[in-house]
Amino acid sequence: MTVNPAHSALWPAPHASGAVDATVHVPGSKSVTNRALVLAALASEPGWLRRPLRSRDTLLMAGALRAMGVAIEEGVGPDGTGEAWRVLPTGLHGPATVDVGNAGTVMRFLPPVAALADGPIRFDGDPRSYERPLHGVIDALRQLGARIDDDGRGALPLTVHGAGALDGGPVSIDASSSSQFVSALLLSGPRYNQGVEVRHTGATLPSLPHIRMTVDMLRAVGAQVDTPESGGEPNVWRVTPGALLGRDLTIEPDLSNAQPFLAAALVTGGKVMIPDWPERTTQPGDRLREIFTEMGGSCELTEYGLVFSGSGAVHGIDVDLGDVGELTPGVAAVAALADSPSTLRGVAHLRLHETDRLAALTKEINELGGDVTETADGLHIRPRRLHGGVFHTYEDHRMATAGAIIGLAVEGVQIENVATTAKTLPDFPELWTGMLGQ
Ligand SMILES: O=C(O)C1=C[C@@H](OP(=O)(O)O)[C@@H](O)[C@H](O)C1
Ligand SMILES: C=C(OP(=O)(O)O)C(=O)O
Repeated sequence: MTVNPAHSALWPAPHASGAVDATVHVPGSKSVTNRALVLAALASEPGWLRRPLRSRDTLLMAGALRAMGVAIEEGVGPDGTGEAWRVLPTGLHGPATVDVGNAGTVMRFLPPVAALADGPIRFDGDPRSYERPLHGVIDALRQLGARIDDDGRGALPLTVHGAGALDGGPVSIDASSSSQFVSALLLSGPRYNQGVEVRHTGATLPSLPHIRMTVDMLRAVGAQVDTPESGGEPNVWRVTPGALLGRDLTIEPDLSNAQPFLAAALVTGGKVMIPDWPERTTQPGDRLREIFTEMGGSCELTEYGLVFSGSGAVHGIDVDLGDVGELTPGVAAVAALADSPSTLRGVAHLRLHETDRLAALTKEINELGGDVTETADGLHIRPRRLHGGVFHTYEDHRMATAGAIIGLAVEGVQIENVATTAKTLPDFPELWTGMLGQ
Protein backbone atom coordinates (compact mmCIF):
# COMPACT_ATOMS: atom_id res chain seq x y z
CA MET A 1 0.00 0.00 0.00
CA THR A 2 2.31 2.74 -1.26
CA VAL A 3 1.55 6.13 -2.75
CA ASN A 4 2.67 6.38 -6.39
CA PRO A 5 4.47 9.77 -6.75
CA ALA A 6 3.56 9.82 -10.46
CA HIS A 7 -0.06 10.20 -9.40
CA SER A 8 0.27 13.02 -6.88
CA ALA A 9 -2.22 15.40 -8.60
CA LEU A 10 -4.80 16.60 -6.08
CA TRP A 11 -8.51 17.09 -6.83
CA PRO A 12 -10.37 19.35 -4.41
CA ALA A 13 -13.39 17.21 -3.52
CA PRO A 14 -16.49 19.42 -3.88
CA HIS A 15 -18.19 20.31 -0.60
CA ALA A 16 -22.01 20.20 -0.75
CA SER A 17 -23.55 23.52 0.15
CA GLY A 18 -26.98 21.94 0.61
CA ALA A 19 -29.11 18.89 -0.14
CA VAL A 20 -28.36 17.37 -3.56
CA ASP A 21 -31.27 16.90 -5.94
CA ALA A 22 -30.16 15.24 -9.15
CA THR A 23 -30.67 12.54 -11.74
CA VAL A 24 -27.45 10.64 -12.48
CA HIS A 25 -27.08 8.35 -15.50
CA VAL A 26 -24.60 5.73 -14.30
CA PRO A 27 -22.58 3.95 -17.04
CA GLY A 28 -22.73 0.19 -17.62
CA SER A 29 -21.65 -2.51 -15.21
CA LYS A 30 -18.00 -3.56 -15.30
CA SER A 31 -18.81 -7.07 -14.15
CA VAL A 32 -21.60 -7.58 -16.71
CA THR A 33 -19.64 -5.98 -19.58
CA ASN A 34 -16.56 -8.15 -19.02
CA ARG A 35 -18.57 -11.37 -18.67
CA ALA A 36 -20.55 -10.46 -21.81
CA LEU A 37 -17.32 -9.89 -23.74
CA VAL A 38 -15.89 -13.27 -22.68
CA LEU A 39 -19.10 -15.16 -23.46
CA ALA A 40 -19.46 -13.42 -26.84
CA ALA A 41 -15.85 -14.31 -27.68
CA LEU A 42 -16.52 -17.98 -26.85
CA ALA A 43 -19.82 -18.12 -28.77
CA SER A 44 -20.35 -19.85 -32.10
CA GLU A 45 -22.00 -16.82 -33.72
CA PRO A 46 -21.68 -13.01 -33.55
CA GLY A 47 -23.25 -11.05 -30.72
CA TRP A 48 -23.97 -7.47 -29.62
CA LEU A 49 -23.30 -5.64 -26.37
CA ARG A 50 -25.39 -2.49 -26.04
CA ARG A 51 -24.46 0.31 -23.64
CA PRO A 52 -21.20 -1.44 -22.67
CA LEU A 53 -19.03 0.20 -20.04
CA ARG A 54 -16.09 1.95 -21.68
CA SER A 55 -13.47 2.09 -18.91
CA ARG A 56 -9.94 0.88 -18.28
CA ASP A 57 -11.02 -2.61 -17.14
CA THR A 58 -13.40 -3.21 -20.05
CA LEU A 59 -11.04 -1.80 -22.68
CA LEU A 60 -8.32 -4.09 -21.30
CA MET A 61 -10.73 -7.04 -21.66
CA ALA A 62 -11.60 -6.05 -25.23
CA GLY A 63 -7.93 -5.49 -26.07
CA ALA A 64 -6.97 -8.89 -24.68
CA LEU A 65 -9.64 -10.72 -26.67
CA ARG A 66 -8.61 -8.84 -29.81
CA ALA A 67 -5.00 -9.87 -29.19
CA MET A 68 -6.25 -13.48 -29.27
CA GLY A 69 -7.99 -12.90 -32.61
CA VAL A 70 -11.56 -11.95 -31.64
CA ALA A 71 -12.98 -9.04 -33.66
CA ILE A 72 -14.76 -6.40 -31.56
CA GLU A 73 -16.23 -3.56 -33.57
CA GLU A 74 -17.18 -0.44 -31.64
CA GLY A 75 -20.10 1.56 -33.02
CA VAL A 76 -23.79 2.19 -32.65
CA GLY A 77 -26.36 -0.54 -32.15
CA PRO A 78 -28.48 -2.36 -34.75
CA ASP A 79 -31.33 0.15 -34.32
CA GLY A 80 -29.01 3.18 -34.42
CA THR A 81 -29.45 4.06 -30.74
CA GLY A 82 -26.56 4.32 -28.30
CA GLU A 83 -23.11 2.75 -28.22
CA ALA A 84 -22.90 -0.93 -29.06
CA TRP A 85 -20.05 -3.36 -29.65
CA ARG A 86 -20.34 -6.20 -32.15
CA VAL A 87 -18.29 -9.25 -31.23
CA LEU A 88 -17.22 -11.67 -33.97
CA PRO A 89 -15.77 -14.84 -32.47
CA THR A 90 -13.32 -15.79 -35.17
CA GLY A 91 -11.16 -18.29 -33.27
CA LEU A 92 -8.64 -17.93 -30.46
CA HIS A 93 -5.03 -17.62 -31.54
CA GLY A 94 -1.58 -17.41 -30.01
CA PRO A 95 1.07 -16.24 -29.70
CA ALA A 96 -0.33 -13.15 -28.03
CA THR A 97 0.39 -10.89 -25.08
CA VAL A 98 -2.34 -9.72 -22.72
CA ASP A 99 -2.12 -6.68 -20.43
CA VAL A 100 -4.49 -7.24 -17.49
CA GLY A 101 -3.76 -3.86 -15.87
CA ASN A 102 -5.13 -4.39 -12.36
CA ALA A 103 -8.45 -5.86 -13.51
CA GLY A 104 -9.43 -8.90 -11.47
CA THR A 105 -11.91 -9.91 -14.16
CA VAL A 106 -9.24 -9.86 -16.89
CA MET A 107 -6.50 -11.62 -14.92
CA ARG A 108 -8.91 -14.37 -13.69
CA PHE A 109 -11.37 -14.83 -16.57
CA LEU A 110 -8.86 -14.97 -19.44
CA PRO A 111 -6.30 -17.69 -18.60
CA PRO A 112 -9.12 -20.30 -18.90
CA VAL A 113 -9.95 -18.78 -22.33
CA ALA A 114 -6.27 -18.82 -23.32
CA ALA A 115 -6.16 -22.58 -22.71
CA LEU A 116 -8.43 -22.85 -25.78
CA ALA A 117 -6.14 -20.77 -28.04
CA ASP A 118 -3.82 -22.43 -30.53
CA GLY A 119 -0.58 -20.99 -29.14
CA PRO A 120 1.05 -19.36 -26.10
CA ILE A 121 -0.68 -16.41 -24.40
CA ARG A 122 1.49 -14.32 -22.09
CA PHE A 123 -0.25 -12.45 -19.24
CA ASP A 124 1.26 -9.43 -17.55
CA GLY A 125 -0.10 -6.36 -15.76
CA ASP A 126 0.37 -3.54 -13.24
CA PRO A 127 2.75 -4.17 -10.31
CA ARG A 128 -0.29 -4.76 -8.05
CA SER A 129 -1.52 -7.54 -10.35
CA TYR A 130 1.55 -9.60 -9.30
CA GLU A 131 0.26 -9.53 -5.70
CA ARG A 132 -3.38 -10.43 -6.35
CA PRO A 133 -4.25 -14.12 -5.89
CA LEU A 134 -4.50 -16.26 -9.01
CA HIS A 135 -3.58 -19.68 -7.58
CA GLY A 136 -7.15 -20.99 -7.85
CA VAL A 137 -7.17 -20.43 -11.61
CA ILE A 138 -3.61 -21.65 -12.22
CA ASP A 139 -4.00 -24.84 -10.12
CA ALA A 140 -7.38 -25.60 -11.64
CA LEU A 141 -6.23 -25.20 -15.23
CA ARG A 142 -3.30 -27.52 -14.54
CA GLN A 143 -5.69 -30.10 -13.02
CA LEU A 144 -7.79 -29.78 -16.18
CA GLY A 145 -4.83 -30.48 -18.47
CA ALA A 146 -3.38 -27.04 -19.37
CA ARG A 147 0.33 -26.24 -19.52
CA ILE A 148 1.24 -23.01 -17.72
CA ASP A 149 4.63 -21.38 -17.10
CA ASP A 150 4.72 -19.19 -14.00
CA ASP A 151 7.21 -18.39 -11.25
CA GLY A 152 5.54 -20.68 -8.69
CA ARG A 153 3.93 -17.93 -6.58
CA GLY A 154 0.42 -18.58 -7.89
CA ALA A 155 0.29 -15.13 -9.45
CA LEU A 156 1.15 -13.11 -12.56
CA PRO A 157 3.12 -12.93 -14.78
CA LEU A 158 2.52 -16.22 -16.57
CA THR A 159 2.12 -17.89 -19.95
CA VAL A 160 -0.71 -20.27 -20.81
CA HIS A 161 0.34 -22.62 -23.61
CA GLY A 162 -2.99 -22.98 -25.38
CA ALA A 163 -3.35 -26.27 -27.23
CA GLY A 164 -6.56 -25.43 -29.12
CA ALA A 165 -8.72 -27.49 -26.73
CA LEU A 166 -8.86 -28.59 -23.08
CA ASP A 167 -10.19 -31.83 -21.63
CA GLY A 168 -11.91 -30.18 -18.68
CA GLY A 169 -13.79 -32.24 -16.06
CA PRO A 170 -13.83 -32.06 -12.26
CA VAL A 171 -11.60 -29.68 -10.34
CA SER A 172 -11.23 -28.66 -6.67
CA ILE A 173 -10.10 -25.18 -5.65
CA ASP A 174 -10.03 -22.90 -2.63
CA ALA A 175 -11.81 -19.73 -3.78
CA SER A 176 -11.90 -18.07 -0.36
CA SER A 177 -9.66 -15.27 -1.63
CA SER A 178 -11.78 -14.50 -4.72
CA SER A 179 -15.09 -15.62 -6.16
CA GLN A 180 -13.59 -14.77 -9.55
CA PHE A 181 -11.74 -18.13 -9.53
CA VAL A 182 -15.10 -19.92 -9.71
CA SER A 183 -16.58 -17.50 -12.26
CA ALA A 184 -13.49 -17.79 -14.45
CA LEU A 185 -13.69 -21.59 -14.74
CA LEU A 186 -17.46 -21.62 -15.27
CA LEU A 187 -17.32 -19.01 -18.06
CA SER A 188 -15.01 -21.10 -20.27
CA GLY A 189 -16.42 -24.44 -19.05
CA PRO A 190 -18.94 -24.99 -21.89
CA ARG A 191 -16.06 -24.95 -24.37
CA TYR A 192 -14.03 -27.65 -22.61
CA ASN A 193 -14.41 -31.19 -24.01
CA GLN A 194 -16.00 -32.52 -20.80
CA GLY A 195 -17.31 -29.20 -19.52
CA VAL A 196 -16.22 -28.41 -15.98
CA GLU A 197 -17.22 -29.26 -12.42
CA VAL A 198 -15.85 -26.75 -9.90
CA ARG A 199 -15.76 -27.77 -6.22
CA HIS A 200 -14.90 -25.00 -3.75
CA THR A 201 -13.07 -26.47 -0.74
CA GLY A 202 -12.30 -23.34 1.31
CA ALA A 203 -14.03 -22.28 4.53
CA THR A 204 -15.60 -19.12 3.11
CA LEU A 205 -16.60 -17.90 -0.34
CA PRO A 206 -16.94 -14.14 -0.95
CA SER A 207 -19.12 -12.33 -3.48
CA LEU A 208 -21.73 -15.03 -4.14
CA PRO A 209 -23.93 -12.63 -6.17
CA HIS A 210 -21.07 -12.36 -8.66
CA ILE A 211 -21.07 -16.16 -9.07
CA ARG A 212 -24.85 -16.00 -9.59
CA MET A 213 -24.24 -13.32 -12.23
CA THR A 214 -21.87 -15.72 -14.02
CA VAL A 215 -24.41 -18.56 -13.87
CA ASP A 216 -27.30 -16.35 -15.08
CA MET A 217 -25.29 -14.99 -17.97
CA LEU A 218 -24.10 -18.48 -18.98
CA ARG A 219 -27.69 -19.76 -18.97
CA ALA A 220 -28.77 -16.73 -21.05
CA VAL A 221 -26.39 -17.81 -23.83
CA GLY A 222 -27.64 -21.39 -23.76
CA ALA A 223 -25.25 -23.11 -21.34
CA GLN A 224 -26.50 -25.77 -18.97
CA VAL A 225 -25.30 -25.04 -15.44
CA ASP A 226 -26.08 -26.98 -12.24
CA THR A 227 -25.58 -25.05 -9.02
CA PRO A 228 -25.98 -25.58 -5.27
CA GLU A 229 -29.13 -23.42 -5.53
CA SER A 230 -30.64 -25.58 -8.28
CA GLY A 231 -30.54 -28.67 -6.10
CA GLY A 232 -26.88 -29.62 -6.58
CA GLU A 233 -24.28 -30.33 -3.91
CA PRO A 234 -23.19 -27.39 -1.71
CA ASN A 235 -20.15 -25.58 -3.15
CA VAL A 236 -20.24 -27.44 -6.47
CA TRP A 237 -21.04 -25.90 -9.87
CA ARG A 238 -21.25 -28.03 -13.03
CA VAL A 239 -21.25 -26.75 -16.63
CA THR A 240 -22.16 -29.10 -19.48
CA PRO A 241 -20.12 -28.86 -22.71
CA GLY A 242 -21.93 -27.15 -25.59
CA ALA A 243 -21.98 -24.29 -28.08
CA LEU A 244 -22.84 -20.78 -26.85
CA LEU A 245 -25.30 -18.47 -28.61
CA GLY A 246 -24.48 -14.96 -29.81
CA ARG A 247 -26.83 -12.60 -27.99
CA ASP A 248 -27.99 -8.99 -28.23
CA LEU A 249 -27.48 -7.87 -24.65
CA THR A 250 -28.12 -4.48 -23.07
CA ILE A 251 -25.73 -3.90 -20.16
CA GLU A 252 -27.33 -2.71 -16.88
CA PRO A 253 -25.98 0.43 -15.16
CA ASP A 254 -23.19 -0.36 -12.69
CA LEU A 255 -25.01 -0.38 -9.34
CA SER A 256 -21.76 -0.42 -7.34
CA ASN A 257 -20.76 2.73 -9.17
CA ALA A 258 -24.16 4.22 -8.28
CA GLN A 259 -23.02 3.99 -4.65
CA PRO A 260 -21.27 7.37 -4.30
CA PHE A 261 -24.29 9.15 -5.82
CA LEU A 262 -26.74 7.40 -3.49
CA ALA A 263 -24.36 8.19 -0.63
CA ALA A 264 -24.51 11.85 -1.66
CA ALA A 265 -28.29 11.85 -1.16
CA LEU A 266 -27.82 10.13 2.20
CA VAL A 267 -25.14 12.40 3.67
CA THR A 268 -26.67 15.69 2.40
CA GLY A 269 -30.29 14.78 3.18
CA GLY A 270 -31.05 15.14 -0.53
CA LYS A 271 -32.50 13.08 -3.36
CA VAL A 272 -30.86 11.22 -6.25
CA MET A 273 -32.56 9.37 -9.08
CA ILE A 274 -30.64 6.61 -10.93
CA PRO A 275 -32.45 5.83 -14.22
CA ASP A 276 -32.69 2.22 -15.47
CA TRP A 277 -32.07 0.60 -12.07
CA PRO A 278 -33.03 -3.00 -12.89
CA GLU A 279 -36.06 -4.54 -11.22
CA ARG A 280 -34.21 -7.84 -10.90
CA THR A 281 -30.44 -8.19 -10.98
CA THR A 282 -27.53 -10.25 -9.67
CA GLN A 283 -25.41 -7.11 -9.18
CA PRO A 284 -24.27 -6.76 -5.57
CA GLY A 285 -24.96 -3.02 -5.70
CA ASP A 286 -28.67 -3.79 -5.44
CA ARG A 287 -28.01 -4.44 -1.73
CA LEU A 288 -27.45 -0.68 -1.36
CA ARG A 289 -31.21 -0.20 -1.23
CA GLU A 290 -31.24 -2.13 2.03
CA ILE A 291 -27.88 -0.97 3.46
CA PHE A 292 -28.40 2.75 2.86
CA THR A 293 -32.00 2.52 4.08
CA GLU A 294 -30.71 1.06 7.35
CA MET A 295 -28.20 3.93 7.48
CA GLY A 296 -30.99 6.54 7.36
CA GLY A 297 -32.32 6.88 3.79
CA SER A 298 -35.36 5.62 1.96
CA CYS A 299 -35.86 4.48 -1.59
CA GLU A 300 -38.47 3.81 -4.17
CA LEU A 301 -37.98 1.68 -7.26
CA THR A 302 -40.14 3.21 -10.00
CA GLU A 303 -40.56 2.31 -13.66
CA TYR A 304 -37.93 4.98 -14.48
CA GLY A 305 -35.33 3.94 -11.96
CA LEU A 306 -34.37 4.19 -8.31
CA VAL A 307 -35.21 7.31 -6.32
CA PHE A 308 -33.13 7.46 -3.16
CA SER A 309 -33.67 10.10 -0.47
CA GLY A 310 -31.71 11.01 2.61
CA SER A 311 -33.53 12.00 5.80
CA GLY A 312 -30.91 14.35 7.18
CA ALA A 313 -29.77 11.69 9.66
CA VAL A 314 -27.02 9.14 8.94
CA HIS A 315 -26.81 6.10 11.20
CA GLY A 316 -24.05 3.59 11.81
CA ILE A 317 -24.55 -0.03 10.78
CA ASP A 318 -23.41 -3.52 11.81
CA VAL A 319 -23.26 -5.47 8.57
CA ASP A 320 -21.63 -8.49 6.94
CA LEU A 321 -20.43 -7.30 3.54
CA GLY A 322 -18.91 -10.65 2.48
CA ASP A 323 -21.38 -11.01 -0.40
CA VAL A 324 -20.92 -7.43 -1.53
CA GLY A 325 -17.29 -6.63 -0.68
CA GLU A 326 -16.86 -4.02 -3.39
CA LEU A 327 -19.37 -1.80 -1.52
CA THR A 328 -17.11 -1.60 1.56
CA PRO A 329 -15.19 1.62 0.79
CA GLY A 330 -18.41 3.56 0.15
CA VAL A 331 -20.15 2.14 3.22
CA ALA A 332 -17.06 2.99 5.33
CA ALA A 333 -17.09 6.58 4.05
CA VAL A 334 -20.76 7.04 5.01
CA ALA A 335 -20.14 5.30 8.36
CA ALA A 336 -17.39 7.83 9.14
CA LEU A 337 -20.05 10.58 8.85
CA ALA A 338 -22.75 8.77 10.85
CA ASP A 339 -24.24 9.53 14.28
CA SER A 340 -23.29 6.14 15.76
CA PRO A 341 -20.52 3.51 15.38
CA SER A 342 -20.38 0.87 12.66
CA THR A 343 -18.93 -2.60 12.30
CA LEU A 344 -18.25 -3.92 8.81
CA ARG A 345 -17.60 -7.68 8.73
CA GLY A 346 -16.83 -10.56 6.37
CA VAL A 347 -14.38 -8.72 4.13
CA ALA A 348 -10.89 -9.97 5.04
CA HIS A 349 -10.32 -10.72 1.34
CA LEU A 350 -10.36 -6.97 0.60
CA ARG A 351 -6.74 -6.91 1.75
CA LEU A 352 -5.96 -8.39 -1.69
CA HIS A 353 -8.14 -6.12 -3.83
CA GLU A 354 -6.88 -3.10 -5.84
CA THR A 355 -4.99 -2.19 -2.68
CA ASP A 356 -5.26 -3.44 0.91
CA ARG A 357 -8.62 -1.70 1.28
CA LEU A 358 -8.94 -2.27 5.03
CA ALA A 359 -5.54 -0.68 5.74
CA ALA A 360 -6.12 2.12 3.22
CA LEU A 361 -9.55 3.09 4.58
CA THR A 362 -8.26 3.00 8.16
CA LYS A 363 -5.25 5.18 7.39
CA GLU A 364 -6.98 7.74 5.19
CA ILE A 365 -10.09 8.25 7.35
CA ASN A 366 -7.91 8.46 10.48
CA GLU A 367 -5.66 11.06 8.83
CA LEU A 368 -8.75 13.25 8.46
CA GLY A 369 -9.34 12.91 12.22
CA GLY A 370 -11.42 9.72 12.16
CA ASP A 371 -11.37 6.73 14.49
CA VAL A 372 -11.24 3.52 12.47
CA THR A 373 -9.66 0.24 13.55
CA GLU A 374 -9.10 -2.88 11.52
CA THR A 375 -10.48 -6.17 12.76
CA ALA A 376 -9.57 -9.66 11.52
CA ASP A 377 -12.31 -9.47 8.88
CA GLY A 378 -13.36 -5.85 8.59
CA LEU A 379 -13.51 -2.43 10.22
CA HIS A 380 -14.82 -0.71 13.36
CA ILE A 381 -15.70 2.89 12.59
CA ARG A 382 -16.46 5.35 15.37
CA PRO A 383 -17.56 8.68 13.88
CA ARG A 384 -15.56 11.76 14.88
CA ARG A 385 -15.60 15.34 13.64
CA LEU A 386 -13.37 15.15 10.54
CA HIS A 387 -11.16 17.84 9.06
CA GLY A 388 -9.75 18.51 5.58
CA GLY A 389 -6.57 16.98 4.20
CA VAL A 390 -5.22 14.79 1.44
CA PHE A 391 -7.07 11.50 0.86
CA HIS A 392 -4.69 9.03 -0.83
CA THR A 393 -6.21 6.49 -3.19
CA TYR A 394 -3.50 3.84 -3.85
CA GLU A 395 -4.67 3.42 -7.46
CA ASP A 396 -8.02 2.17 -6.16
CA HIS A 397 -11.09 3.64 -7.88
CA ARG A 398 -13.30 2.93 -4.87
CA MET A 399 -10.91 4.75 -2.50
CA ALA A 400 -11.28 7.84 -4.73
CA THR A 401 -15.08 7.73 -4.68
CA ALA A 402 -15.05 7.07 -0.92
CA GLY A 403 -12.94 10.19 -0.41
CA ALA A 404 -15.37 12.20 -2.55
CA ILE A 405 -18.28 11.13 -0.31
CA ILE A 406 -16.43 12.38 2.77
CA GLY A 407 -15.55 15.61 0.93
CA LEU A 408 -19.26 16.41 0.53
CA ALA A 409 -19.57 16.79 4.29
CA VAL A 410 -16.04 17.86 5.26
CA GLU A 411 -14.44 20.99 3.82
CA GLY A 412 -10.92 20.89 2.40
CA VAL A 413 -10.65 17.20 1.39
CA GLN A 414 -8.32 16.71 -1.57
CA ILE A 415 -8.35 13.44 -3.48
CA GLU A 416 -4.99 12.28 -4.75
CA ASN A 417 -5.19 10.80 -8.29
CA VAL A 418 -8.95 10.99 -8.83
CA ALA A 419 -8.12 9.81 -12.37
CA THR A 420 -7.81 6.29 -10.94
CA THR A 421 -11.64 6.15 -11.13
CA ALA A 422 -11.07 5.46 -14.86
CA LYS A 423 -10.74 1.77 -13.89
CA THR A 424 -14.53 1.52 -13.92
CA LEU A 425 -15.99 5.06 -14.08
CA PRO A 426 -13.89 7.42 -16.24
CA ASP A 427 -16.41 10.28 -16.07
CA PHE A 428 -16.60 10.32 -12.28
CA PRO A 429 -15.39 13.93 -11.66
CA GLU A 430 -17.82 15.31 -14.29
CA LEU A 431 -20.74 13.20 -13.04
CA TRP A 432 -19.99 14.32 -9.48
CA THR A 433 -19.80 18.04 -10.20
CA GLY A 434 -22.83 17.68 -12.50
CA MET A 435 -24.79 16.10 -9.63
CA LEU A 436 -23.88 19.08 -7.46
CA GLY A 437 -24.93 21.54 -10.18
CA GLN A 438 -21.37 22.92 -10.38
O1 LIG B 1 -16.70 -11.26 -10.67
C1 LIG B 1 -16.71 -10.03 -10.57
O2 LIG B 1 -17.07 -9.28 -11.51
C2 LIG B 1 -16.28 -9.43 -9.30
C3 LIG B 1 -16.21 -10.21 -8.17
C4 LIG B 1 -15.76 -9.70 -6.86
O3 LIG B 1 -14.42 -10.13 -6.69
P1 LIG B 1 -13.88 -10.92 -5.36
O4 LIG B 1 -14.70 -12.14 -5.18
O5 LIG B 1 -12.45 -11.15 -5.69
O6 LIG B 1 -14.07 -9.94 -4.23
C5 LIG B 1 -15.82 -8.19 -6.80
O7 LIG B 1 -15.20 -7.70 -5.64
C6 LIG B 1 -15.19 -7.56 -8.03
O8 LIG B 1 -15.26 -6.16 -7.97
C7 LIG B 1 -15.94 -8.00 -9.27
C1 LIG C 1 -12.42 -5.60 -6.51
C2 LIG C 1 -12.72 -4.88 -7.60
O1 LIG C 1 -12.25 -5.09 -8.85
P1 LIG C 1 -11.58 -6.32 -9.61
O2 LIG C 1 -12.54 -6.68 -10.71
O3 LIG C 1 -10.29 -5.79 -10.14
O4 LIG C 1 -11.40 -7.44 -8.63
C3 LIG C 1 -13.65 -3.71 -7.52
O5 LIG C 1 -14.04 -3.20 -8.58
O6 LIG C 1 -14.02 -3.29 -6.41
